[in-house]
Amino acid sequence: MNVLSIQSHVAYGHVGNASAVFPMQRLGVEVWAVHTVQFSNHTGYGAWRGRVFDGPAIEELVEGIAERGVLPSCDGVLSGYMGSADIGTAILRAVARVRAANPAALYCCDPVIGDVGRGVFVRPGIPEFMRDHAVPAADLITPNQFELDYLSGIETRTLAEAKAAVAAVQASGPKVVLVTSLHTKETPDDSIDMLAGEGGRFWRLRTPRLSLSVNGAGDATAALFLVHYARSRSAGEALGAAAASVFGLLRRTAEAGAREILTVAAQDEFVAPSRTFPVEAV
Ligand SMILES: Nc1ncnc2c1ncn2[C@@H]1O[C@H](COP(=O)(O)OP(=O)(O)O)[C@@H](O)[C@H]1O
Ligand SMILES: Cc1ncc(COP(=O)(O)O)c(C=O)c1O
Ligand SMILES: [Mg+2]
Repeated sequence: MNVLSIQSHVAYGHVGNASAVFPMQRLGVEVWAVHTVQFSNHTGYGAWRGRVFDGPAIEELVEGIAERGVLPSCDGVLSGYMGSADIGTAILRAVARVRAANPAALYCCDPVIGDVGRGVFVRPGIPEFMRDHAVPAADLITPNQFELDYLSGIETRTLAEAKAAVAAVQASGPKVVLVTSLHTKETPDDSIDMLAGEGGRFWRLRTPRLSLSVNGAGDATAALFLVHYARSRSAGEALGAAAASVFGLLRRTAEAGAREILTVAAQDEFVAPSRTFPVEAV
């Protein structure tokens, strides 16, 4: 399996491609990594250095890959943090080129916009670009609850509202939706939910809430979900596999008290998660 992964990159730590690429490789996937920004570290530190690339820089790399004649063997495109709407347009052009070469390729869009508590943390114009262009073009999307609420225009407080929001977003295009870090009235305070929706069916998975706050977990989640979905073609199965790996990764990170997720040290969790959780039809 070959995945074109177009997202941010950091030199130090693990967010964006620095979080997504290695778990996919560990699962045996060839990853063609194109970086939308190259920063010293993630923006959660409040200070960072580096540059945001532009649309033409992305298109140039995709053109070079196309010149190798390999686009027909691309099985999926994964996108995350975009940096600018111009980069977003270049990503959607890449998706169109891949689909033209391989109509079966899947586009998984992690609509990085913001987070509960932190609010919107992307540049002006990006939230609208995600909602109006990127999400409608995607086969799979992996919003957190804040992003789901923004994309659907529904403030989700209950499981029923979350399901309605997923259905509303699906009506705009994506067949499969994975909601991360979901907390509804039904969620116990010591737990965290994920909700997957496909074809009018919904599955929920609940894990303990770990006492840590890190960046990059969402990027790893989207990558793992894409790979497992592409292999199983089942949103429920992909949810179970991705969530177990991310939980193992974060449990190890919490135990170590690390500021960055332990993408390398906890790599066995990507292949053989130490703990799995029931996937419940809801
Ligand atoms: N404190 C936590 N305890 C347990 N799991 C967590 C925690 N934070 C994140 N996760 C897991 O990582 C997944 C993705 O993280 P999330 O924070 O939702 O992504 P994003 O960074 O995109 O907002 C969540 O759905 C959850 O399964
Ligand atoms: C450069 C960059 N990419 C991606 C992310 C996304 O991280 P997360 O998975 O926590 O949403 C962040 C968040 O800080 C970031 O700074
Ligand atoms: Mg995210």
